[in-house]
Amino acid sequence: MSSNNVEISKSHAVCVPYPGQGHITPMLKLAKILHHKGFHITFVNTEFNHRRLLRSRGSHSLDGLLSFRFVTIPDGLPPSDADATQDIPSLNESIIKTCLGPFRDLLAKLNDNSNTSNVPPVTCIVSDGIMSFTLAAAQELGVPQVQFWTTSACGFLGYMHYTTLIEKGYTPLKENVDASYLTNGYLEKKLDFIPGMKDVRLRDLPSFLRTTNPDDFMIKYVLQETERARKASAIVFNTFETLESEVLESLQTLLPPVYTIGPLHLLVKHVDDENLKGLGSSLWKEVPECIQWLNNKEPNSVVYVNFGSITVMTPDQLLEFAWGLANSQQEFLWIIRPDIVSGYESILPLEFVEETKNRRMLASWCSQEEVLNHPAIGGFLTHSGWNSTLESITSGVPMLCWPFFAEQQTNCWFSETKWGIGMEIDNNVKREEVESLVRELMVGEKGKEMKKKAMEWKELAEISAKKSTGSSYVNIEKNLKGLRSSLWKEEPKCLQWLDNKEPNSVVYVNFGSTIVVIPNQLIEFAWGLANSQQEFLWIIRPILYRVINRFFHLNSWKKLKTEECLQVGAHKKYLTIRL
Ligand SMILES: O=c1ccn([C@@H]2O[C@H](COP(=O)(O)OP(=O)(O)O[C@H]3O[C@H](CO)[C@@H](O)[C@H](O)[C@H]3O)[C@@H](O)[C@H]2O)c(=O)[nH]1
Repeated sequence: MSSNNVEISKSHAVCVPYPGQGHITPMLKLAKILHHKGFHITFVNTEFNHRRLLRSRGSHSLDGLLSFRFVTIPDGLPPSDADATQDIPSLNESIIKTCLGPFRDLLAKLNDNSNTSNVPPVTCIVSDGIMSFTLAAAQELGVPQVQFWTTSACGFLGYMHYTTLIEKGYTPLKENVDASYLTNGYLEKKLDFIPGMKDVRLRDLPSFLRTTNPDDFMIKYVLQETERARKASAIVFNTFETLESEVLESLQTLLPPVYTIGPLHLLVKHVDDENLKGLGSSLWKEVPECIQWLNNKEPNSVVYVNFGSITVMTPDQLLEFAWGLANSQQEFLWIIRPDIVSGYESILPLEFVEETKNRRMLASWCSQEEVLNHPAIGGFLTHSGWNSTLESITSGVPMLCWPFFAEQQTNCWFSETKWGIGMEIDNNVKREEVESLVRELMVGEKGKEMKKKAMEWKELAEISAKKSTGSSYVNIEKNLKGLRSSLWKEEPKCLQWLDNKEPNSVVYVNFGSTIVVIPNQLIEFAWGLANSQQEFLWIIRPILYRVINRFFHLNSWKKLKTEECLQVGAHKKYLTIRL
């Protein structure tokens, strides 16, 4: 291999999470698994989140490794150094408008083999399902794209049926239903047309349908992203087969191959690599005292309260939760994000602080996986984000669910009705309900039943993630094969063309799947072949082809199976050229 070329047999995955905590965390875990399987990784954060990670985890936390690099693209929003979640609709709108250009430039830079950084050419893109601008870039580059949907499969199925809901007139809500839809019973309607979700109510489906605006941005966004999902090479979910089997069957009829590869936080434990352990994704600084506090508590005695990274509430709702928890007389660890009460400081009344001081800990952020796995935790009051739900399941912890938005409503419904591990708290939260449900969760009969169920699901999750035999483990292996091989569509016309040739008359030229060459080298090969006066079949991968086509306007012959080609009698010599 000459020094100015890059021939690195390594596959190179560019991982693009959506810029939110609940997306970056599982994507980083998947990236670590891919790295462990031999992939070079480029992990793409937005500039905003890159700065936040440096603040929360330290100035060297994103130095990465030679073969695991962190890079950035802009999100298009006005510059900000707030330690808070960005407004979701504005962020989504900005991503659509802004990101494709910088992402293309990034890919070009990664594939520019005149640089000396020894980065192998990009061989696949692993993109968050809601960063679908990446699909266009993958197609231009001729590399496969795997879409990683970080939602539950059931939540995603809900999104997939938005088209049906629109066709049937369920959304947008009629003007005469107006804003009272939340209380007038309209959302209680049971639906019977979604296979895998029998008797789901309108209110259990992802929340963006709750609009009377026919031009609502989030509805259009969901329609666009789910439509694009149909074009991915494969779709993977951070879930496991036994948990969502019926839903997965239903999804298989609507989409390209769908694979379950979760729970990723269990699968990543098979990655035995000290170098990767230091790479983390917490956007807020974790408070280590939470674990110390739990260490002094009895098993199953503490309620853990955390509403994830996006949920916001009113000051009144915060108060209702506070007094509900206080009046339940249970011990609790409550994580209150600094930005949880939007527009206000999240201030708790002095009497509450005083009254609960011996049986609670309050903190701004923690290492949730560690907390949920702590033996002291007996129950989880959650917003039903998918990561939180899965982390609770794998810790065998039952839940009280107060879904905020997106597919959290669906996760809550499944937790309660299908998996038997959750109880819902009314959206219009009242302290009396919080008090009685917290007691039921921690010391009631229903709580005990849910705990038993949660332990059963925990065991099934562990079986799915088991090394070599677990269904999710096997699915990851299957996907890797797909990402490494048969990346291009085979063109039967090659064999037809060879069929008309004399025996031993054709030179077959193919540089495999990873070599990239500079235009001048292509020109040399091209004229060398042309001047030899021999007949030749030259397989030019799309990325090579685009370059050469600019110079020669050749017909497109893409990749076909080498073995097949070599078996055809006409083949004379196989030109394998080491660059
Ligand atoms: O103090 C905390 C709080 C949270 N977390 C972690 O942050 C993640 C939060 O993810 P999730 O529970 O899914 O909540 P959101 O951040 O709200 O997640 C968004 O992304 C999810 C995945 O697509 C969706 O299911 C949600 O609806 C969407 O709001 C989890 O891994 C938690 O372990 C911590 O480590 N410490």
